[in-house]
Amino acid sequence: MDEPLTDHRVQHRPGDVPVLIRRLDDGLPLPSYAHPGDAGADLYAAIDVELAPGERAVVPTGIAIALPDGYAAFVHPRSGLGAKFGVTIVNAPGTVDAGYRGEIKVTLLNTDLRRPVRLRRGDRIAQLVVQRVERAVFHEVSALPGSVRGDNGFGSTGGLPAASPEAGHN
Ligand SMILES: O=c1ccn([C@H]2C[C@H](O)[C@@H](COP(=O)(O)OP(=O)(O)OP(=O)(O)O)O2)c(=O)[nH]1
Ligand SMILES: [Mg+2]
Repeated sequence: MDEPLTDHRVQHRPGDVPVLIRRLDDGLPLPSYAHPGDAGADLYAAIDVELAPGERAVVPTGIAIALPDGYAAFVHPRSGLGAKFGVTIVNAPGTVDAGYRGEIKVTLLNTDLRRPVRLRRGDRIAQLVVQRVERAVFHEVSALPGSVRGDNGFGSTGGLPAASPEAGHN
């Protein structure tokens, strides 16, 4: 008998997107929204992991999902881990395609160059944001329509802090 897939902490609303989920690890909670209205459902580490300063690791979450067509899920960092320990996600936000049936994994990076960080199995290490995504049809042209921005970018509007000479920025 399958276990109920309902997250009892948050009331479901009309329009909620049904996402099929399979546990690959019975000892972990399913992803859950901490508050009503939260965009991200927290993902749990399936293993203990210690990240040396500057080190990264691919951390399994113990779940696999099937998203409806036209949706994707994005693996975002948690701000608390970032602010407190300097832990982020290398490829943030990670993209989980609707057709992906493998385990969701999180490529954590310890950006702190002095302190190691130890994360435990069961810690919430990232958050999953499920979104509708459009599919583009690419029409090749020889010239693009004009725009006010044109090809300006990469700080063209100014307001960037001055680079410190020691850091070796251009
Ligand atoms: O943070 C992430 C990012 C991706 N994935 C899984 C789901 C996604 O559908 C698949 C492929 O991701 P992506 O397309 O970003 O990686 P790739 O390097 O382009 O691999 P591929 O050649 O398999 O597409 O890996 C994760 O579990 N976590
Ligand atoms: Mg890819």
